[in-house]
Amino acid sequence: MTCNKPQVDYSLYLVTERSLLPKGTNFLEHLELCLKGGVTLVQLREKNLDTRPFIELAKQTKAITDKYSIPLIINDRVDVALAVDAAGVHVGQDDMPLQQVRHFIGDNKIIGVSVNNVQEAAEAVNAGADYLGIGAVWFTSTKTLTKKPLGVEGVQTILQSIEGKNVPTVAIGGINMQNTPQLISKSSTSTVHLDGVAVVSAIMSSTEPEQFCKDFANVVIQYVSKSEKSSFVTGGDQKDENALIDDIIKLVPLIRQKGPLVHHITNNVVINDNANATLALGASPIMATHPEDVADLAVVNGAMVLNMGTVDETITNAMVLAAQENVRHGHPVIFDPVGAVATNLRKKVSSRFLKECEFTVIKGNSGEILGLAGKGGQSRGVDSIGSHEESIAAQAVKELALRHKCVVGMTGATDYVSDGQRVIALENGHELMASITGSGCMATTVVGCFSAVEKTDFLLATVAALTTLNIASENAANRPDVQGPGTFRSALIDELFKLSNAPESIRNAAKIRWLN
Ligand SMILES: Nc1ncnc2c1ncn2[C@@H]1O[C@H](COP(=O)(O)OP(=O)(O)OP(=O)(O)O)[C@@H](O)[C@H]1O
Ligand SMILES: Cc1ncsc1CCO
Repeated sequence: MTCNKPQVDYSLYLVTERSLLPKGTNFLEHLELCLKGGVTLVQLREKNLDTRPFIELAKQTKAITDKYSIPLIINDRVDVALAVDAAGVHVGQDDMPLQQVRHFIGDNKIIGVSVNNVQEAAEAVNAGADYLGIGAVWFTSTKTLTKKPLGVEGVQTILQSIEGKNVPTVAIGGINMQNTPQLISKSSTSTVHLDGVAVVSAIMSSTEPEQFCKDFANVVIQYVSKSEKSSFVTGGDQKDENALIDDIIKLVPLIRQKGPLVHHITNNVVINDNANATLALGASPIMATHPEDVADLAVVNGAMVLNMGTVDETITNAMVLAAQENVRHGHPVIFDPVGAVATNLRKKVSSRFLKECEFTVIKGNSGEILGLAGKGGQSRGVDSIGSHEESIAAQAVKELALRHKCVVGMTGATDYVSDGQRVIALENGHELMASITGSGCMATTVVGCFSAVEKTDFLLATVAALTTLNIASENAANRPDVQGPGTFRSALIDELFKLSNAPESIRNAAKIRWLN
């Protein structure tokens, strides 16, 4: 028997929800703009329509999807799918069982199944599902969730459980353009990856659907094809140094324009300096450690900064929770493994963090990063000691980034940053930075502020952050009123503020080298 199932591109799958359309918007016109923009598959989801108006709407919808040669899937209703000769049906766990759907619609139609755990995934695959919708990944306003969201890790567990089965997968639930890069790259391994993302509110509520879908499709395609190659890269391509500096200069004022909240759970030596550095850049700090605060803040957060400088069991638990909650909401999580290998307790705590949390950026000094990478870093308490060759530093950041699927920054006289593929050396900074406490912690804060506004290329966010802070340190050290560490410390905040308001001077001051 030959099978004529439509070929489907799952990369940008629109699931409709008409109640989310901007006021005064016509559904069919909105849909057409989405298709022009690059939506690759459409599911018509109507929970409250009677059969006849549902069929009528499905006919009109199909006339438009046909015009763009995009398959139309009907949610739940096999009868409606048959009535309009749709490409297939999508069923949830409480809908008609897959075997019965297959019986009614035949072998030439697509059947998609929603799955929330490994068992549901296995059952759907064994029963012949054509694709799986894995979710909910994050909290979503379009559905009252009865189960805890899966998070990226939960998606990866399901993907791994069906490895080798050759069934396409999309993730669904709370997905937007900002959290898609993290979702696709972090849920992928060398053997499994998502084929696309199913999106509801971000697309349905867009006021410029064509442009929005164009941008969204570009992000998805970039990340899906990267994850197929199984190399973790967070964003852009290698650019020449001038293009990179242009990007940094464009990024700096975005922090003040957007004023994102940057939640810190940091050590008690640097709380005040970190909050002031955040304000100097135009972001909003909140230094909150109570677990009950963590979940509420994760809803509205721009980025989460976690710093294990003054280790404490209660705070460690709150930090793990904060990392997980922020990842569920799609926010970047920046980790400073202060003194990560300096004592047995710190070794245990840092390895717990790396096991239980998904970090977007790990930023430490050379003792911490070389230590975590297994390349012999040495620390005395929170300070790094000893020296290293550039090739070892570059290998350490690259290997650690690949291992944890994130960006890694290692500070020192020269800073090294990698996303697992690209490696960049940064030469700005002043030796007075090593004479004040918490300059490394401040660097992590600054990475948090930049990551809150650059959510697709965290290598760029990290390079921009360290370069900006280090140029501010040079400007502060060169001021005639700066006499030593005390005056330098307050001048540093002033210079960060000045640079944030006049970033153009970064152009001549930046010293950036590509190593890879
Ligand atoms: N000798 C130096 N010359 C220039 N810049 C430096 C020098 N040492 C450190 N820096 C800069 O200072 C910042 C902090 O780096 P460092 O490696 O000292 O952090 P750290 O040891 O984690 O600091 P802390 O533990 O006090 O927070 C980085 O931005 C780095 O580029
Ligand atoms: C001095 C110190 N001790 C624990 S954290 C910290 C701040 C710099 O990391």
